[in-house]
Amino acid sequence: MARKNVEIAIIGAGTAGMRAYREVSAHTDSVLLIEAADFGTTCAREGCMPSKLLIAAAEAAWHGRHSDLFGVRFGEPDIDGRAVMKRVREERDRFVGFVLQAVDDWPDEHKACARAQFRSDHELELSDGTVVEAKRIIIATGSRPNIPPVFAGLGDRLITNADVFDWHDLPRSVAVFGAGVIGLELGQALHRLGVRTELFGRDGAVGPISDPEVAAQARHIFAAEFPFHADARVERVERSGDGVKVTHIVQGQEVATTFDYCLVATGRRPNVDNLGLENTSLELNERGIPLYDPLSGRCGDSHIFIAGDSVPELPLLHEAADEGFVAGYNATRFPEVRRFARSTPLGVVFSDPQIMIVGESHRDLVARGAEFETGSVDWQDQGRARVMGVNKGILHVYAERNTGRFLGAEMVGPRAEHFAHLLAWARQSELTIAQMLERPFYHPVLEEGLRTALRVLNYNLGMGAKPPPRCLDCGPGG
Ligand SMILES: Cc1cc2nc3c(=O)[nH]c(=O)nc-3n(C[C@H](O)[C@H](O)[C@H](O)COP(=O)(O)OP(=O)(O)OC[C@H]3O[C@@H](n4cnc5c(N)ncnc54)[C@H](O)[C@@H]3O)c2cc1C
Ligand SMILES: NC(=O)c1ccc[n+]([C@@H]2O[C@H](COP(=O)([O-])OP(=O)(O)OC[C@H]3O[C@@H](n4cnc5c(N)ncnc54)[C@H](O)[C@@H]3O)[C@@H](O)[C@H]2O)c1
Repeated sequence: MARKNVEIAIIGAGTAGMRAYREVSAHTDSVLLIEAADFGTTCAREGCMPSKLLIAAAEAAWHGRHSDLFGVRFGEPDIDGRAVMKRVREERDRFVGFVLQAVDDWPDEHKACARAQFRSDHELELSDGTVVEAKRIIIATGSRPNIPPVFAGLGDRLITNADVFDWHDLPRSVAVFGAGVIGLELGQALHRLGVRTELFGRDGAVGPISDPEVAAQARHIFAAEFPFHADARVERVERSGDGVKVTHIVQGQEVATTFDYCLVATGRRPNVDNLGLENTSLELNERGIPLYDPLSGRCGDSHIFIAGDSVPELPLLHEAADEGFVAGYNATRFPEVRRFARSTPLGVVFSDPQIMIVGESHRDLVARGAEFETGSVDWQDQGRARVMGVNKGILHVYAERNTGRFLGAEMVGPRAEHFAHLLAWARQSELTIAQMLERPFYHPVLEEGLRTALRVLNYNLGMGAKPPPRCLDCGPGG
């Protein structure tokens, strides 16, 4: 049996593992990065990037179809599914290629292509039989789709995000399960690309939205565009010939519909099972995840660190990269362990309209019994949003009573990705609503809608004047 001794072993070469490797390899040559599958990362291969490529094609089709509003008519778009998927695959491969170039540049002795499992606190057994002894270990094993048992029996008609981006053509029809981030992004994109798509959600959830009013608007908007059942009562999902039959209850009646595929997007589970954690002295929670400090990545008081989607709190790319850095920093300098403040939580869903959530969510604020006020703007009448024909949705901003400190926001509406950043930076700078209102606002821009919501909020806090209706000194539509 081959044995290898290293100072630091990193399990998983995704975004978190690669970031950790960058930090560790700047300080020591005694490092091993172990990857069970193909190098290239989830983000580039089957996550962030290919999903946005599919969405970009869907947006092109949508704009072609909806330009009537401006008196410009293109007619029904001719969607060439093979060409759509060719671009998705080729651009995806280009992004993956950049990652592979970086991996190629690393010394061979720093890499292992094998699955790792803990044998003890300091020993890993690799699937090629090698035993790796490491002084410190970083777990960066990511996550995988969680497939509820109800979908067992669908065989090759059950697909996940991992399958979609390898398609060579668009299918005729897809039933999407889960109205979370993946279900919304991919479901709406497929619909816009002419695939007969029906989305089956649960409990009225829409992406990460927790504010009841914002969620209600989002449900309304998506249900007006395509068959979107946010609270589906699904009776059966079964294989039917070469397809999938979904039976659900609509107004007391059973409705059965057949689709080519069933895309399951019902959440993801961290890859910490099958990791042999039971062979370590780490304390695990009820989900089998090691107890750890989110500010240092350290598991208990051990020499083992964890980063990225292998912990489920903030399964987002920029968080995985930050956590990878922290784990790498601390594994390198151990036993000195530093705690790093987290950046403001920030999430964006690339649906249309987009969804964003920043800082403390409505659910967080209610759960901790926060004393807060809400300011709101409906995008329906916002000047620039109307100009561009994207006047759908609502923004809620929250601030602390008595201090006026900005706490968080939730939104479904136009270009939410940009509001998410503006507001996350405001929150991280600990601005009050009054201070935010002192900042300049150009005219005519969507940000004037944010100003309206902030003015309403400042008034609700008792810290500002009542905003004038249709404020004329703001410019028309401001
Ligand atoms: C469809 C989709 C779209 C997304 N879109 C966005 C987006 O727009 N914006 C955003 O911020 N985030 C997005 N995400 C989330 C983002 O992709 C993840 O947060 C990020 O990729 C996590 O990185 P990671 O390093 O933790 O995991 P990964 O990149 O998954 O890396 C983990 C690696 O560990 C390996 N591994 C697992 N077990 C073992 C083992 N036992 N031994 C050795 N290796 C092992 C795996 O093979 C994998 O390569 C999306 C995710 C999906 C699925
Ligand atoms: N734009 C982005 O940043 C982006 C995009 C895609 C994915 N991601 C990341 O990937 C993670 C996983 O995404 P996801 O969409 O799989 O998970 P999610 O947690 O966002 O949503 C899963 C949804 O499935 C529902 N659900 C569960 N079981 C169900 C069932 N049997 N039938 C119908 N619905 C069911 C849940 O109620 C929930 O609404 C996200 O949390 C996010 O962090 C981010």
